[in-house]
Amino acid sequence: MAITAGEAGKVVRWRRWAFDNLGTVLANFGSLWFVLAPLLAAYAPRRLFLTYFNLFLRRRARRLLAVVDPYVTVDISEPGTSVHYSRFGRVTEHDGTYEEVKAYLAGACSEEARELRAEGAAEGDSVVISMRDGQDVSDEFQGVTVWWTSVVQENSQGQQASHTRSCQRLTFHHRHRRLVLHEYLPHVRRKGREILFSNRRRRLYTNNKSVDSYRYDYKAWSYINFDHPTTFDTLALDMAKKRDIMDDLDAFRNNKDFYRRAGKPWKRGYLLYGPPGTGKSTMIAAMANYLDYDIYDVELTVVNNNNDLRRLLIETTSKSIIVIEDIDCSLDLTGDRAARQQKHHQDRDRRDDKRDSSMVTLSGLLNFIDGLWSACGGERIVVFTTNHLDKLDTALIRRGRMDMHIEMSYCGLEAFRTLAKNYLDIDEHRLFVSVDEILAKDNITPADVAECLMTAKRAGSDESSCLEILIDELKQRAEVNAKAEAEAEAEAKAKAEAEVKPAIEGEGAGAGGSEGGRGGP
Ligand SMILES: Nc1ncnc2c1ncn2[C@@H]1O[C@H](COP(=O)(O)OP(=O)(O)OP(=O)(O)O)[C@@H](O)[C@H]1O
Ligand SMILES: [Mg+2]
Repeated sequence: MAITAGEAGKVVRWRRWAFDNLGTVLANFGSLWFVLAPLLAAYAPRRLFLTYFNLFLRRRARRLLAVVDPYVTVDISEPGTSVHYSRFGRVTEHDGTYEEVKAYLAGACSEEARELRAEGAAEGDSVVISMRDGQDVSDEFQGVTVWWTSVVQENSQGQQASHTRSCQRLTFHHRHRRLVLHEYLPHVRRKGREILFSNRRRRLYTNNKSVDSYRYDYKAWSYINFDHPTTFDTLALDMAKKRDIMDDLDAFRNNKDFYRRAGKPWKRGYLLYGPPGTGKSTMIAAMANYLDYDIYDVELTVVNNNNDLRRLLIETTSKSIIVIEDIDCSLDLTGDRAARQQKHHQDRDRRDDKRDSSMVTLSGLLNFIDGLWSACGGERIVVFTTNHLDKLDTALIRRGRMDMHIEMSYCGLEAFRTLAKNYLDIDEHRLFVSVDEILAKDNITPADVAECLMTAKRAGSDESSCLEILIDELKQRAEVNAKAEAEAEAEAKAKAEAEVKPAIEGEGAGAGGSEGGRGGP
């Protein structure tokens, strides 16, 4: 009798179900197994029989083991030698979990373990304490005790000492499997990351020339250790403004979840504008010190094109401040774009080499700030500085791109008090009134005041003499500044007139020329 496709399907399904569940069935009817086993051995295919027999034994063994030894272990191994070569050089890949766990345990083990190992930290002069192999420490999390052991694993590649890897082994009761895997381990990583972050030396990065990017050892960024002494305490600025900025930075730093909920990339833009010497660069250093972030100082003139700019962005780390200083000078991003285009052609021959080599455009820069790529990594601050706010394209600085516009202005009494404290260690003095009069009358920058204070400090013997010298210096500085301002104004006026004159003459000559043309042969 022929079997229909439907019947064949049923048989196949039934057989598959039977084979799939054979182990369970046998496990549940343990004693039956001994009756069925010889039959199965005789009739079932040999491989299938062995597989299910194996499974059965393993299940039994596991159950037995769980009664005898209810502990589970998780190994977190030292990063391997997974190395690949990219155009940016030799890159060793690892996810950092081992370092995070080691950093976390450094706190616990230095108190409990008796045999420790000290290694120099990757950065700085400190040492990293870890457990010697075979040492145990315990840790408590939500009332549950877990144990960590430092062990050495043999690599599968060989038996030699060079093929061993250290590993941190976590042991816990299988009852707490969920808690440990889903809460405790993420907690260990988070804490470890915080410890690593606070132990590291902060860095000041600057981008390398894009034209060298063909070199095999090319790195997009070079860095030095960042060790600027400025803080918000020493920054000369109105107290209210300072508080505002610090609150804003705190809100940014502490609101990761809010940014995620609101669907906003975790980044913030600050535009610092004001005359030279009003403390824009100093403010950036204070921000970095306040947040404990690295600084990436982007020199746009050595970036070839928008693509290279994007690459720079990708290679920045989170918890960093990306700075573009004097944005109006770095690129021709100012004023009316059509006029700029025309000017670009006219000035092509006159432009200097630096500017010539950069093809970064306004749209490239806008994408850099808040394009899709800008969201990668998160927790980043972008700061632009400029002396001429009016010269910047409005698209570049609109709210949302540059979230906070901060004006850095000339020195007032409140800012002066900070500087007097910094340089002379004076909080209050009767001569502050005279200083205030000068500052109110003339445009004197904090940089000017700081320089005068240095002179006064060198020449004066006590507070009063220092302040008297300072007042003289400030008066002279005010005169020099006023003269320079008047000269600059006259020069600008003369330049404007010189530009207007040929244009009028050109129009006249053009009109005459066309008339002449009409009258010509
Ligand atoms: N607000 C300030 N508080 C403390 N020091 C200041 C302040 N402004 C300027 N200074 C002093 O003046 C020096 C120059 O200041 P800074 O480089 O920050 O000015 P800037 O606004 O960035 O100038 P530029 O526009 O030319 O780049 C600093 O090294 C610092 O000593
Ligand atoms: Mg500056």
